[in-house]
Amino acid sequence: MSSTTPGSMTGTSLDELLDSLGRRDSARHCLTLLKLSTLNCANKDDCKGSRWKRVRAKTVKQVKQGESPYPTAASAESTSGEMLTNPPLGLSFRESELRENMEYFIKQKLIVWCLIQNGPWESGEIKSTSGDEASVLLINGTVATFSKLNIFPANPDILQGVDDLIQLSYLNEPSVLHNIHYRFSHDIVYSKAGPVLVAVNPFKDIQLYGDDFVNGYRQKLLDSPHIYAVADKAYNEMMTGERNQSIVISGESGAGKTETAKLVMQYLAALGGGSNGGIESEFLQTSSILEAFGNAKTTRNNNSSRFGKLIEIHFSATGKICGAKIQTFLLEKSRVVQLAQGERSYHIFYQLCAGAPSCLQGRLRLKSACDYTYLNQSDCLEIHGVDDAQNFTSLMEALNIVGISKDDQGQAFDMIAAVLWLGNISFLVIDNENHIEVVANEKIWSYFLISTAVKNAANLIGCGILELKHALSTHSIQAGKDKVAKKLTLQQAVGARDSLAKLIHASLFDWLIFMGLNHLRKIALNTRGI
Ligand SMILES: Nc1ncnc2c1ncn2[C@@H]1O[C@H](COP(=O)(O)OP(=O)(O)OP(=O)(O)O)[C@@H](O)[C@H]1O
Repeated sequence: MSSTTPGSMTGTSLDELLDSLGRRDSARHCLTLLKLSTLNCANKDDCKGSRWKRVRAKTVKQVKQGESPYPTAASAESTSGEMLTNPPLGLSFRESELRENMEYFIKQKLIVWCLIQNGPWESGEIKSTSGDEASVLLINGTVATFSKLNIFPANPDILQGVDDLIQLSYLNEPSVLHNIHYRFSHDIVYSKAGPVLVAVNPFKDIQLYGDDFVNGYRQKLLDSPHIYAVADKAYNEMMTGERNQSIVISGESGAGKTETAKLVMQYLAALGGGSNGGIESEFLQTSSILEAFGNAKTTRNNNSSRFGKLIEIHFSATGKICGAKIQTFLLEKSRVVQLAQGERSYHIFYQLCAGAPSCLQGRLRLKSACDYTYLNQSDCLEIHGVDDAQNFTSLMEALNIVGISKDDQGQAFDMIAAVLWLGNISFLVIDNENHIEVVANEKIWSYFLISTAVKNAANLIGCGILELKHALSTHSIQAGKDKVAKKLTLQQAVGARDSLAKLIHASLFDWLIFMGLNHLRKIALNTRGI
């Protein structure tokens, strides 16, 4: 996962990250060693506690000119004095040096990384070479033979766990992974890659957040890589440079994007809150409402956002939050009607079934989640450690805080229950052309006859029972001046029912964003934003 401010690079994969760092790296190889250090320190952040400079100095002192595997001014120039700019095809400049200097690595007992087939990277020492292969004594004591193409130089110990990946002498895949892993094993989940912040999901509570940390980054008492530092930089550049800023958060499902976005918002709310009667709190509540209606349990993430979002926070000239906007994209509508094994539909369905007060339950004729076809198809009704009833209470509080009236809340719950009842509507095939009619009564358990799903759905949607049955079992064709109703086949009817359910949920989701942000949509002219 990576976050960045404008003009910086972002990447969703390690490859992209390495590519971008590699490009910076090869550009830097055109410079002398002195310039390289200077370049690294051109940025104030990079100069702090510059272990890099010390390592460089040490390396140069210990190694004779011409022998060093590390790039030096001399090695960066060809014999004719021209700068070497292009590494051999497929290899970065530094990796090519290893191939050419294997003897040096053997003599100096330098550590290398080896790619184990179908396994992890292992470190070891090269013992001998023969043709395109090298024999390596691995850290576990075994000796194995590797193609030279699968051996990469490791960084000296002194660079272990550096804050910023660009401080590494060797920017190859195992070195970057090792550095991030080393930090992660010490509960340091954030690293920098130039202007990009790399975060590794800790999947546990780490003591890195809260007021003390917010104040620490705000007052510049802390400067280690952190999502608060990214938010702080964006805020300061917005205020001093009077330019809008962007923070892009990307990563695979479960990487921690949603949590990171919340941390950014908390930090910005702390910086820009205070004078608008809690506008920042309303904003944070709006995102928790979106989670209830747009997040679900998947096999990868118990709280996976099933939509993309663009959040804008607007600040006044004095740096106070004065408005906000959320745009959402591509809500996964199919999840409302179809679930993969072990996954859940949107949290709100389970929360409503578990937590609705009895008067609401009665009005919606609610049953348990296990009684609804849309929810019980995946054998997953609960999330370990999550209390749906408690979350429903929190949702009601959030709806009150953002100012959605009780009437509107009631209508939203009507629609959620209508979707559930729609899913329980079944069809009966009535002829050999597979045409259907809507089943009037369904049985739950073998003996218990319940009021019909179609009746409940129609009541909640606000239409007549016959109207709904007609809509789900026929479609109209214009024949000249006349409209003819044609019966649907089973597949068409199921499609019509599911489309209606998906449409209701998606429309409700959009409506909630609109309503929730009503108070926050006060974006005046001359504001700036992140
Ligand atoms: N900084 C963090 N500290 C502790 N736990 C975290 C942190 N970030 C993420 N997590 C844990 O990882 C889970 C998944 O994170 P999150 O929902 O933010 O992922 P995501 O990238 O938004 O996933 P998706 O794309 O599926 O929505 C969270 O529910 C939380 O348990």
